[in-house]
Amino acid sequence: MSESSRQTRKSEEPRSLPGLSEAPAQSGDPESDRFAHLRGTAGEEQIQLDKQERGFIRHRSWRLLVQLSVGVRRKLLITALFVVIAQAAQASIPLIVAWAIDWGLPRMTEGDSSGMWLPGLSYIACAVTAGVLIFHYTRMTAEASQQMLFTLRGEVFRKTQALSLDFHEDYTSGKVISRQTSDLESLRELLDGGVNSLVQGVMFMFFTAVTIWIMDFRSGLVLVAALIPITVLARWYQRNSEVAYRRTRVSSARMIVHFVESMTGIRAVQAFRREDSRSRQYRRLAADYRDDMVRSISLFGVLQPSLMLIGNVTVTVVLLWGGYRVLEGDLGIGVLVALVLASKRVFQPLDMIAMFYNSLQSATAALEKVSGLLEESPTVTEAQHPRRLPSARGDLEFAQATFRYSEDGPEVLHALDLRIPAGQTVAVVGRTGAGKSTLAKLLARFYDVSDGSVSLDGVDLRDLSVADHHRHVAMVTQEAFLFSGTIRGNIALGRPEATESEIIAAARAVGCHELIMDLPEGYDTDVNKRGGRLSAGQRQLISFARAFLADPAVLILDEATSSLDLPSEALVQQGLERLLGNRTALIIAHRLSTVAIADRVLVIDDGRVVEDGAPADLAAQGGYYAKLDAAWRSSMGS
Ligand SMILES: Nc1ncnc2c1ncn2[C@@H]1O[C@H](COP(=O)(O)OP(=O)(O)OP(=O)(O)O)[C@@H](O)[C@H]1O
Repeated sequence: MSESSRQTRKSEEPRSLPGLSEAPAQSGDPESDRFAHLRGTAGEEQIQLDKQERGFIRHRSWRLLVQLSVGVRRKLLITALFVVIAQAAQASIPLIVAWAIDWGLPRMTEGDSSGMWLPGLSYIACAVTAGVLIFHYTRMTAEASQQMLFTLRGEVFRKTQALSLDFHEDYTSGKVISRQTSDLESLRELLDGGVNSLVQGVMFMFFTAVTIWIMDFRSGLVLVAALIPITVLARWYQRNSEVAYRRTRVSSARMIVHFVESMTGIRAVQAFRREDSRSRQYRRLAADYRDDMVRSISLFGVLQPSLMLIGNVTVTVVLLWGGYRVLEGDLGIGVLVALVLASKRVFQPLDMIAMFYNSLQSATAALEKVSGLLEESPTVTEAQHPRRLPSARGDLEFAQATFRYSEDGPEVLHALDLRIPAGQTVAVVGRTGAGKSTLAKLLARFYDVSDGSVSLDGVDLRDLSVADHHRHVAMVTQEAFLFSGTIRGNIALGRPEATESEIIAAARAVGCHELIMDLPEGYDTDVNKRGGRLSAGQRQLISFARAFLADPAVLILDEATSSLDLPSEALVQQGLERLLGNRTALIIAHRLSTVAIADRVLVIDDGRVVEDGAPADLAAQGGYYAKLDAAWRSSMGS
């Protein structure tokens, strides 16, 4: 592939699917309530569906397919035309054979050579036309189907990135991975080969059946009779395989979820010696998947040979009846040869069609899940007319802020009133589960308050433009996540347009320039490669540099609970102080050293502020903070 075409492809943006993607998870029409349990990803694991539920899900899946076909419909139309012509050409071959035997042979015996070359040339013309067209439509189908998958892949990725945190906490990354990988793979199998073989097969059968009718309508009647058992068989297969394949999509997703969790949590798995039990669980899930697959493939195992049997019986009937009629002088021998040839060929595509049906069932089950995911919509959205805030002082206010994680869940914050003036450093402490992280998540707008408001410089966060919110409020999480790539790239995430010297200045500011320069390739060190691996403290410092570069007015810090060794802690502490500067900061603090640099400490208990004041004042009051302070001091031996 040339560099320029690669460049073009790099910048190619997948088309978004407005119709489906922006469909509200609940719409106002009365239908919506009836199917509320199936909207979005709800009811994804439901295997048995009644007729109306199936109709609802199927409609959603087909709508997605139709939307995906926008942009490639012309190509699909031309492909269909080519398929029709190519199959007509192929199906006419038995007709030419009959013509050659019954018309050409007698002429040749009379010394007329046109009896040979006319059928011969026609035969070659048909074969060449079919060959050339098959070549073209195979390529065009691949282009169209890959384009549709490209759009869908981009859309699934975009949607899962856009969905709010509450969705991801419920849905888990394993399921998203399953949608993006195995489900799209099923769809690929269908679009790549399946549709082609269906249209090709159906057309071939149709034209061959027509030639049989042209040659001898009685043999045509035998074919029609064969359609009866074929239809019964197809109905049986459709009913059973639909459920079977839905089951395989669910068991495949469960297996992938378990795999992803075990891999992302590999440290915890090894620390708690859970390797064997996780492996056993995985084997159980993989066995479920295996059994579900065997069940669905077994259904196919009944379908395919049964179709072949019906086909062979039909050929036998055509041959015996036709032979009898030849003896009676009712049918030409050439026509009989052609009839047997055609009726043998008419069933050949059944094999292909059965396979198509198989991949259709698998892909339909996958499409049900993917279309459900795309139907989800974010709960945290930008206001229709967002307010701009080009620069921010950093005044924060929670006004009667009440919050619950789900509508029917318990209240986690209770009508909280809290003002944090610009430039103040606030340390938040409290028992586990008190609501400290929730406070931070509301400021970062991972969630919106259930009641009351949270505002920045007097602007309700729900009214503030998302871009301005991101610019003014930055969160540094305790996991200090680094993306694969270089250290430079990781710092630059704070402000992608930053220059090299600004990146270095940010690293210097938080005190990690020297440690980066000590790494094998300095700022070019790959954080995931051997030699680029960083300690917890180093990762923290790099995430500080990233936040420094972003230069937000408000910083939210979720301090790591795991203690660092003393030299690292001192370095991180220094880095933190430099990062804070004049910004407003809310720090979920786990270290005395952090609380010591705070202007104010908030003690949260059960979603309420129970102590609020300067660290020294609170330490003197004898409350929760005083005990915490004493415990920290004694643990440090001071
Ligand atoms: N995603 C969630 N869904 C439902 N409930 C949640 C969720 N996250 C937290 N909670 C609940 O909200 C309450 C407050 O949790 P939060 O994480 O804010 O506590 P915290 O003070 O930060 O605790 P810790 O110090 O252990 O991190 C807890 O009762 C917790 O169980």
